[in-house]
Amino acid sequence: MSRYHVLLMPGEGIGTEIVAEGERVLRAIAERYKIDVDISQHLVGEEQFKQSGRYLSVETETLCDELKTNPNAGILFGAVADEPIGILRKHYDLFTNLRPIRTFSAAADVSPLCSVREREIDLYIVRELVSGIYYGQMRHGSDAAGRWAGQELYYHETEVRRIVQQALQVAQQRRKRLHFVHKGNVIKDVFQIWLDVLHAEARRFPQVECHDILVDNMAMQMVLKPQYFDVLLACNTFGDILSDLGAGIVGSIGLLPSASLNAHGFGLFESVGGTAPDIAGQQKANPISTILSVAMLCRHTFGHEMAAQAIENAVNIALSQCRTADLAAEGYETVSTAGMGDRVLSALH
Ligand SMILES: NC(=O)c1ccc[n+]([C@@H]2O[C@H](COP(=O)([O-])OP(=O)(O)OC[C@H]3O[C@@H](n4cnc5c(N)ncnc54)[C@H](O)[C@@H]3O)[C@@H](O)[C@H]2O)c1
Ligand SMILES: CC(C)[C@H](C(=O)O)[C@@H](O)C(=O)O
Ligand SMILES: [Mg+2]
Repeated sequence: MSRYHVLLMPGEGIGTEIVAEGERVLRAIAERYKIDVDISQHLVGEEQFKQSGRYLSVETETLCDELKTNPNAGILFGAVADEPIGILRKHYDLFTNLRPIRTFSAAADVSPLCSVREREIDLYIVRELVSGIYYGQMRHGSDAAGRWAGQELYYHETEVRRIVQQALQVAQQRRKRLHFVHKGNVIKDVFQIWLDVLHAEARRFPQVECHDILVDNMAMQMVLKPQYFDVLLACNTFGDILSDLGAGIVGSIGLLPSASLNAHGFGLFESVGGTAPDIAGQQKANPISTILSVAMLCRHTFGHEMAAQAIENAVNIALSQCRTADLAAEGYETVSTAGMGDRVLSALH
């Protein structure tokens, strides 16, 4: 039997609150399905930085370095301010960022879009996560008229090919409709590489219907007819922005999980949202994004589809009974972060 490793990195802000609920679900599911998992806690972010001048301790970094080629290992992450998460993603080359965006049958009412209440949304963003503008070369200076600054958008064909292949594989396993989101009408050279690679790679996936769409139009279409879309392939920046748009159309970023994987299958699983300073420390955060990230961890790290689905079903049951503050609605009890964790756990049993 395989031994699995999960490193808990709650971070800061609501990270600690939502990871606490994720951990409870993780332990319960491991016990129920007899999954042999070693779970360890790690400080990351400001707190760790204050203590040691580093975002990760030497011990944590050594452990991650040992596990980074191990497909049976993963990080359950909370949230931090921008700097450390970008460093972690790059350091472990977590280039594939998977972001499912879906409504739950028991909670279709939480979407602000009326049409959604009749048919569920089931979108899947495949986002390139370790290149593009966010990692582009920075320059700045000043002249007589004022300051100037620039940050480069750069993609190498090899970086494009590996994420395109991932997206085609995801589409092949889903409803076989892929939209590549770009801005090739003005950022011509960079997106021509993406388009050329996509067309070449798509030949190996004849069942996948491939389209390309400009990002500004995509933003509008996602609101007008979200149910039409299946897999969206995007560069780092567009994937980031469309994820939050997706959160808006399904009702809350507190519902969105993610998985970021490297070529070996080592992964980091986290809520799409951040530290949420406006609600941190108040037990108001929705832990479902982290609980569903645990489901993704079960699927990708444990290879245990049944465990993943058991968590997703439990979330659906919990949402039919109660809501956290972000989704508060008449007819549903409003519960705290831990209260939602309790409901998911009791639905699991
Ligand atoms: N992966 C990460 O660690 C990550 C991701 C996104 C943002 N951030 C960082 O978080 C900080 C705050 O960023 P922001 O305010 O733009 O984005 P945010 O996602 O933290 O918050 C945006 C809004 O969504 C709400 N929200 C977020 N998660 C929620 C949850 N689980 N339940 C209920 N409501 C939730 C917040 O209350 C807020 O109103 C920044 O420093 C940013 O860089 C970190
Ligand atoms: C915190 C920030 C760097 C991060 C990103 O832009 O990738 C976040 O917004 C996300 O979506 O994971
Ligand atoms: Mg983001």
